[in-house]
Amino acid sequence: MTDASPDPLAEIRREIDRIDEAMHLLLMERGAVIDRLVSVKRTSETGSAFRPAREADMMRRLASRHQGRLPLATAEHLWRTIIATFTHVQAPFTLHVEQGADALAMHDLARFHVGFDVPLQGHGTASRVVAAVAGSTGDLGLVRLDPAPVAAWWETLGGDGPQVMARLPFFGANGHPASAPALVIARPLGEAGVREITVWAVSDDGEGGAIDGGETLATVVRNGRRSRLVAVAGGEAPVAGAVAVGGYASPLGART
Ligand SMILES: O=C(O)C(=O)C[C@]1(C(=O)O)C=C[C@@H](O)C=C1
Repeated sequence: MTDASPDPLAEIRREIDRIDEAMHLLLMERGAVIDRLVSVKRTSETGSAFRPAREADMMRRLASRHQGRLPLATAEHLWRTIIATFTHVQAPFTLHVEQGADALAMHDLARFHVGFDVPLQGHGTASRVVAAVAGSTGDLGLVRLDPAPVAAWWETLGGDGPQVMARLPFFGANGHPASAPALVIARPLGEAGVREITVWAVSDDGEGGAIDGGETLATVVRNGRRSRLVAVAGGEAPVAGAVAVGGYASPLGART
């Protein structure tokens, strides 16, 4: 190579530097826009800046435009971190994480979605996660979706108390780096919630079979009573007496 010939490696690195700088400048610009958003958004009404319907919409658009060498899960993780960090900037919160079984997988799931600016607090049971969210102003909870848990932790959800707000992972679980199935719990968020899928607490004597068109997420049978957590598309109660305990945006690639 003579002095006059361009160095292709240096050329490519200059291009990478240009892109990195543009991305960094855009992220800082995003932070300034969030400052403006804070003044028009009435976060103080619920104490939480978490907007699950908006996030589902953003994640769907991210997935639909994604292509190329960068794995989709990496792009998802980057944006989840950005969004969770800006959620925390608007209204600080703690993420309460069930860490009984699969503690490492739950920790991975939590960090994948909120990065490192949001503090985590571990709890031994799902019921404790729900209680921590109930006793907070705007904290969130992450509960493992165990089909046969030790307690029907969902029985205290609904009404003015904590509710199911999202289901994770949002992108198809196959091969996902943080694939522990889980539900996000929050206190009511008004119009910010999304119920493409409604989650119901169904209690009966255990005689009936599966609920038509529903996905049974968890079941506990105790003292002749069966308590089920059932997810159903739409908003219609699957059986008489079912109690709505939240809902979520249909995960991409989900069967429901
Ligand atoms: O759109 C909002 O309401 C925001 O607060 C912004 C933002 C984001 O950073 O994009 C942050 C938190 C919400 O959960 C959704 C989106």
